[in-house]
Amino acid sequence: MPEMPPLPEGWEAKTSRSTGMTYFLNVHTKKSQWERPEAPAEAADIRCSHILVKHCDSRRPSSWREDKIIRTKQEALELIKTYRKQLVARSKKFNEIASKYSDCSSAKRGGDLGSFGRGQMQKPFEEESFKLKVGQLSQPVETDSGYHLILRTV
Ligand SMILES: O=C(N[C@H](Cc1nc2ccccc2[nH]1)C(=O)O)c1cc2ccccc2s1
Repeated sequence: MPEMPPLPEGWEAKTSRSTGMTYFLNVHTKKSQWERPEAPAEAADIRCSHILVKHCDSRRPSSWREDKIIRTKQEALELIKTYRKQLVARSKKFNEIASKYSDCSSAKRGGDLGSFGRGQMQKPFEEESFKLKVGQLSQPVETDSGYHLILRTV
């Protein structure tokens, strides 16, 4: 039997009581799977900050910044791309942009949403957040609320 590489961080090999087969347990989420994992086990909870630009078709086209948000979806996407360019060029800091321009009430906390697990945020936001490594900035993500830039912090 060829030597198997060690399991990635956060996984434990277990033996099924009923079949004797080996399965794999994510020690953070307590979720198990039959397939041998190839990447470190996903954390149960992560922490992110975000910048949200709402538009006229947003689920709630209003925010602390503007009573009635009338920008179009396209204008919102262009705006979020401009913010991303500024962040990548490091000409502005994330919490500067978030606290001034994010249409989410988390703007008051520099965009910080606190920690969350799966099942708490809108799906597209959750999927992108859990793909990010700590310190990584997302590409623009669309949810029913508008367009987001997500920064994973923990
Ligand atoms: O849903 C919220 N705010 C909405 C906008 C919004 N929609 C979101 C969708 C996904 C993730 C964050 C989001 N924020 C609003 O203000 O209309 C939240 C605000 C805050 C503030 C602090 C911590 C968590 C949250 S979640």
